[in-house]
Amino acid sequence: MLAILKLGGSILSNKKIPFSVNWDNLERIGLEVREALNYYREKGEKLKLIIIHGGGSFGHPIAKKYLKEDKFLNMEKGFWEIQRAMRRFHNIILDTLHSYDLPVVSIQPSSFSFFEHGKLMFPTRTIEEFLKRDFIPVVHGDIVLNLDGNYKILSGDHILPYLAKELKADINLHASNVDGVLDSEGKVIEVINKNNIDKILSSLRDAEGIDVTGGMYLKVMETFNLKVRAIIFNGNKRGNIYKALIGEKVGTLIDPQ
Ligand SMILES: Nc1ncnc2c1ncn2[C@@H]1O[C@H](COP(=O)(O)OP(=O)(O)OP(=O)(O)O)[C@@H](O)[C@H]1O
Ligand SMILES: C=C(C)CCOP(=O)(O)O
Repeated sequence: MLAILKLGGSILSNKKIPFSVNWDNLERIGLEVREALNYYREKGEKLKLIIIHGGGSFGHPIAKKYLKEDKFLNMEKGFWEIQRAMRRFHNIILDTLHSYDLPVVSIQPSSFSFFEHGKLMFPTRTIEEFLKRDFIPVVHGDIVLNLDGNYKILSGDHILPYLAKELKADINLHASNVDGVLDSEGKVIEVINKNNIDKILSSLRDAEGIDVTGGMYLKVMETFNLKVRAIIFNGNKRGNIYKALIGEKVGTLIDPQ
């Protein structure tokens, strides 16, 4: 069983306060991930897990500093400053997950991944080998080279569906700070499929706080376009990360098939 869990920056931080960390959520998430691994172990199964996290209150404000009308400027300083902001956030997350005995290892996309002709180039062999050795690779949203010129933010919302498709993951989870994708009355939409996707796209608003990557729209569209089945759920709610990892449906199912 392979699960890919994206921890949205909106549950790991307050995106309205630069460099803030939601320590309570981070600690609880460590506990729930450990409990989910134990659940499979007690059933005699093994959960292979990849964790992805977003930029939250670290990456987005720094990226925004260097982004002018969709182009990154002054990147001889900016590339490292964005890398450094993400590395700070990433180290906080990995150190906390290790304190719950989770064998997490760091995967930093800005050093090997890039976009070319609009396509993400992201070799997965290292991640596959870490999974074979029962490590938990943690990949974070990052600044990457765009070989067509300039630079691009590689969002965790690009990474999740990409890895899910490449590695044929069984469970794909977007833990965000809402109960699911909400309709115009604020109700959770149970399933997004080819029958209602167009209507729903019009209801997708911007993210709260500082966000340079397109919030819920990118989450839904990238997953749908890559034909990846995934759940968007509220990672702020105690128990939901555990429930989602053991296969319970806790939010909106994106079902592109
Ligand atoms: N129709 C919608 N239903 C639910 N949330 C929506 C909708 N439209 C916009 N949003 C916004 O999208 C936000 C979640 O997207 P966001 O990108 O902030 O999540 P995240 O993955 O936690 O963050 P990050 O991308 O930094 O990791 C919600 O907090 C909400 O404000
Ligand atoms: C802003 C940066 C560097 C990463 C953004 O990743 P996301 O929060 O998953 O969209």
